[in-house]
Amino acid sequence: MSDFTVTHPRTPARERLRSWRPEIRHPTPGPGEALPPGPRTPAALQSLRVWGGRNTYFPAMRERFGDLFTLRVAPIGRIVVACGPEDVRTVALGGPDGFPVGENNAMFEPLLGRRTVLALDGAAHRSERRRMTPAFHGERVAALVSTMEELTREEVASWPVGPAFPLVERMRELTLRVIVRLVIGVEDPDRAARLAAALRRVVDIRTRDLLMWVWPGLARIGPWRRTVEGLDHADDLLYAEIDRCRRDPGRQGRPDVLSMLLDGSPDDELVRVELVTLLTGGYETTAVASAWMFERLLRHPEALARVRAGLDDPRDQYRTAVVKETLRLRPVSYNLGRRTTGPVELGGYRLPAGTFVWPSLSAIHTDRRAWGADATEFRPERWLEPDPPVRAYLPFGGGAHRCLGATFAQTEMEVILRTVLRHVELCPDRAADEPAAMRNIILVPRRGARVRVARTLAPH
Ligand code: HEM
Repeated sequence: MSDFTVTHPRTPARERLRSWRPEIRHPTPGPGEALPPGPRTPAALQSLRVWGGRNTYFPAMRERFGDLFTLRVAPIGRIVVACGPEDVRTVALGGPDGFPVGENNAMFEPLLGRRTVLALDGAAHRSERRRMTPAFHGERVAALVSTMEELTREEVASWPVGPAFPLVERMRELTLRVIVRLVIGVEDPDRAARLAAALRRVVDIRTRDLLMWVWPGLARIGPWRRTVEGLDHADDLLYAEIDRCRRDPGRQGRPDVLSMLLDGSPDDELVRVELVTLLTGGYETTAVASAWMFERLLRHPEALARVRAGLDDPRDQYRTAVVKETLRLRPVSYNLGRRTTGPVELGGYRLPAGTFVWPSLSAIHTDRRAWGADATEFRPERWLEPDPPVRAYLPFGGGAHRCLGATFAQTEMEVILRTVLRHVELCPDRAADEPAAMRNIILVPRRGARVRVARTLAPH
């Protein structure tokens, strides 16, 4: 338990669930308005395909209906999926007047709190972004590299030599430790371990837990009560760290994100919201993207050899290209989400107010019109050629809500790539590519990116 007494006002998880009231509006096309075509299969079947495997369902629907189609998805209703590069950009970059995110992301509120950047739009969003952005500037992130390296070295040293293991689990462990140390600033190993264990419960929300979003009364019983207690326990530990950081006389010199979030005298509850938002946005995404990076690279020996050849160069461009190419072919955020608040034009349709629109990042990242005949090939070299088609590349989203941690994530992935390859020789446990699957909203390697350490290397 924390060694601080929590005295400031705070909203417990049960209260956040109770006060959360999503605005349910069913888009009904008015005069001159229409939704794109879609399948006639029962809504239950469509829902199963969307929640269980949109990575195969969306491409199949695109084959049938073209770049824009409508699906019926419980419990949210009709969703328009956009797959064409220009439509995807229009929606992603559309901003709060055309395509706001707030209503689409409102379901994060019980977990994160009402003031999360993820669910704000307009002036409130701009002001909250302004508060958080300085902590993620390039020079701040550059100062974190040596600690990222140290944590990666420690992680790699714990890997067994010989037996196969799912790399994604090891990457989860690592990226969570990176967040605890560099975002929240906890150095003490015992406190860091306690916090990591508590935060893991927060982010590993299961489908069953989501029933509480619909029936908050469940929070009083059985497994749901334990989930809510877990959320409150994580909050206790976070408030204790916020308190500790606020009172640290050396705070101005600290490199972590929390020390900067305390600038401008925000209340503790807002800082907690910001920390949990960063955790939710930055932990699983970076872990899975890093696992995909090795899954792809280990199956492309020429690319692997080229990365190895550049390991002594701290700025090797090819390493950067490998990170970009991984995020192109395996975008962990398979699609973005927006919801219209008024009628808007898209791809020749006038969509009614209240329509969910999901732009598919995977579709534009493999669009042959933009990327050419080898669009689905893993070829990092394409990033070193003149004018790669960046208009069809949005792994971190776009517009006002573009990922706040993009530089942090890309830097971390490069550090992980370099440090792992310097210390061990990895090989995949099978030659065949790992199939992709959806886990909640993230595109994961179905077998966890299983690898083997063939031998350890003397670091150079
Ligand atoms: C490879 C890793 C990552 C990927 C692929 C990724 C991707 C994304 C995407 C697609 C969005 C939504 C953008 C939109 O709606 O247009 C987003 C938002 C966000 N991400 Fe990341 N992310 C990653 C890592 C991180 C990290 C490391 C952090 C922080 C430590 C972070 C913090 C955030 C935050 C705070 C937002 C919300 C921004 C807003 O709504 O204004 N992300 N991310």
